Amino acid sequence: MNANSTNPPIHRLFVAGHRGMVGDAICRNVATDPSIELLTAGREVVDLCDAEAVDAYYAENRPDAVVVAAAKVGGIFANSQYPVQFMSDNLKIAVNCIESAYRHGVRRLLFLGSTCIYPRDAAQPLVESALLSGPLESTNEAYAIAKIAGLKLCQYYRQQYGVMFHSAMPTNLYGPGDNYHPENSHVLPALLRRFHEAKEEGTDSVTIWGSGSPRREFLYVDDLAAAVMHLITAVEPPDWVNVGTGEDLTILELAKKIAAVVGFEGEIKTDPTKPDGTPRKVTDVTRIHKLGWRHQVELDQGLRQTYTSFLKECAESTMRQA
Ligand SMILES: NC(=O)C1=CN([C@@H]2O[C@H](COP(=O)(O)OP(=O)(O)OC[C@H]3O[C@@H](n4cnc5c(N)ncnc54)[C@H](OP(=O)(O)O)[C@@H]3O)[C@@H](O)[C@H]2O)C=CC1
Ligand SMILES: C[C@H]1O[C@H](OP(=O)(O)OP(=O)(O)OC[C@H]2O[C@@H](n3cnc4c(=O)[nH]c(N)nc43)[C@H](O)[C@@H]2O)[C@@H](O)[C@@H](O)C1=O
Repeated sequence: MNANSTNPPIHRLFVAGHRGMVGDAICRNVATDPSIELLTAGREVVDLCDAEAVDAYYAENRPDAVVVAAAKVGGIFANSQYPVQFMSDNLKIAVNCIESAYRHGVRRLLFLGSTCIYPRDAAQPLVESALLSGPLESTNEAYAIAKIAGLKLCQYYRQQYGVMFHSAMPTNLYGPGDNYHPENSHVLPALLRRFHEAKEEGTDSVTIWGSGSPRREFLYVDDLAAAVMHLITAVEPPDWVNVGTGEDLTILELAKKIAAVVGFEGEIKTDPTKPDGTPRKVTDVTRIHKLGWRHQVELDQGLRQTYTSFLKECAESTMRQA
């Protein structure tokens, strides 16, 4: 993993947000490299919204690298309902994690944003240079502004102080350890659970939100974890880079795939009273491909793996629904 011979290797990596879907996948990836000592701390140890607590954690634990995979995260409904928390928590987490990293001599920091930073009507596929070229999608504007602030703060630290702080912009993610809350979650875990429960209960139909026509791209979370470790060990990474598959499909097509994986054979209905959000989000992955990373898990395979994990999480009562 630390294959980059011109870059000093990472010794002590702090993964902020290690109990989340992404943080956990990064920990799985890092566990395969015995040369890296993994540092983790749940919210009960350090509330990342608390500047003093974050500073004290860095002072005591002395990471030389940090991945900021902690955030207030949710789907279209949660983002629209709680814009205050989505902006305020995410601004604090970004500023605290980045500023303390600089104060305590962290050598490498990777901040995770999201493709919702790009303007709602940006040309597709989304290129990195589309940032700040137009208005944002209203359903996740608060979250997007906080993420833009985080990526810009990394860019400014790098520019002003010469530290290697940079960002990745993942597309919509899915995989083991996702949040399966019926309302607050993202579309993929929400539908996996809804189709599963409909099949278990023998229900005739399942309703999906919106028109079913928005297009989205989905990346398996272990592929993102590999990209994170690739970027954080790269010699001259870009200030921010898209991480995705470059392939999208409609929400109705996604729903049909999930129904097939789960074995639900009833009718799929749409609910136009619910918001569609951004009409299309698919990343241009030219830049990350040039850096030497490509996704490995195709959607059909990833869906099967995720459903297997979901069944295990249900059986072991570890299913997250916050
Ligand atoms: N999921 C997706 O589709 C996408 C995610 N991303 C980005 O990837 C990153 C990880 O997302 P994901 O893993 O899905 O999210 P999760 O909600 O699964 O995990 C987020 C983690 O952050 C922790 N956290 C949140 N607030 C605090 C806090 N104040 N103090 C300490 N810990 C905190 C949570 O802890 P706790 O369990 O205690 O709440 C949780 O473990 C985020 O930056 C997100 O913006 C980007 C694009 C798409
Ligand atoms: C990762 C990304 O995630 C969010 O953006 P989003 O892509 O719009 O999020 P979503 O996954 O919630 O919805 C995708 C589409 O799917 C439709 N949809 C159908 N049925 C359900 C459903 O049952 N639940 C949900 N959540 N959506 C549904 C839904 O109406 C929409 O058209 C942002 O929070 C943003 O901040 C962000 O970064």
